[in-house]
Amino acid sequence: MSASSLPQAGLPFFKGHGTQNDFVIVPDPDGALEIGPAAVAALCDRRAGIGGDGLLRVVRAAADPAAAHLADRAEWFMDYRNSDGSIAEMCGNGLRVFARFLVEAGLAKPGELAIATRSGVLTAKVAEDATDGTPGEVTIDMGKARLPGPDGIEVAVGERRWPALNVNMGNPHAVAFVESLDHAGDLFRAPLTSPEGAYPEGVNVEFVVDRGPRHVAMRVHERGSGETRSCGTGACAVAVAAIRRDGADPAVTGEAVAYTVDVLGGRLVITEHPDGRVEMTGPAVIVAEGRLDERWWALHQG
Ligand SMILES: N[C@H](CCC[C@H](N)C(=O)O)C(=O)O
Repeated sequence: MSASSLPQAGLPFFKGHGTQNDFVIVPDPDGALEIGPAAVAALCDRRAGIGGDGLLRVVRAAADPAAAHLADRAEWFMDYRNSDGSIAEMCGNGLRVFARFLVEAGLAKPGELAIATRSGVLTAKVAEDATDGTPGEVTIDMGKARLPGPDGIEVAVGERRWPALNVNMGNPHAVAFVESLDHAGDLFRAPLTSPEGAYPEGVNVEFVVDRGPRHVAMRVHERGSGETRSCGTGACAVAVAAIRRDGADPAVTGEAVAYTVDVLGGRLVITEHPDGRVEMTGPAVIVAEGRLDERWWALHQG
């Protein structure tokens, strides 16, 4: 193979995941890259691209019009995109991986760091690695959950229908408690939600079963990505819904409460505080670093 036919080392990228919700990470500190929906979809394609549930563009807030107004509060902006190229307001697993990347790339110190997102500035705490080298867990202060209603939301799969709670974590979620996670079916297609028009921008749909006291398990069909093995904002929405169902609302009891949420790709711990803040703790792993082939990237930058 002659040197000219070897991949020409192009754009650097990284791969990471949080409870197997995986992301292509593209450093772009000065906001020099235009990565449109088609390029995101090509990068996230699991056969013809790198593969991922979404893309995290790493850009200084001051260098991106979407976050410049937040630059006085956070140096870095997580420009999150779903694997179909659509933009979402927030990605919880992505924010843990983003924080982990900043620390491993030497762009931020371990400990507490403020990160700009389309849903505002959120705080991440990156724990030191374990003595065996396991990357330290990351805790995100996700802000307050919103339960804007209305009542009467339903989710349907095949012949089955369930009432669902509308929970907003910066992005929209419909949470349904079911008898078995198998009842969610194959989740190749988005579950139906009603009433018609309840979610004009689309919605992430979570199916939840109990595993024990303050311990649930979920599956999710994500807006813009399909079924994923984990959804951080979804796990927060699920915990908030379970806390309300169980009468443990910290705003009423005055006591913070922690729920364990098992996702297909691992485990997250969600804590809701009396002031309404929701914290999510879980792993975040950087798997690899690579460089795009220049010719491939030139064909897919659209
Ligand atoms: N698909 C979601 C964004 C990613 C959420 C998920 N990956 C997470 O970890 O929160 C949406 O369109 O709102």
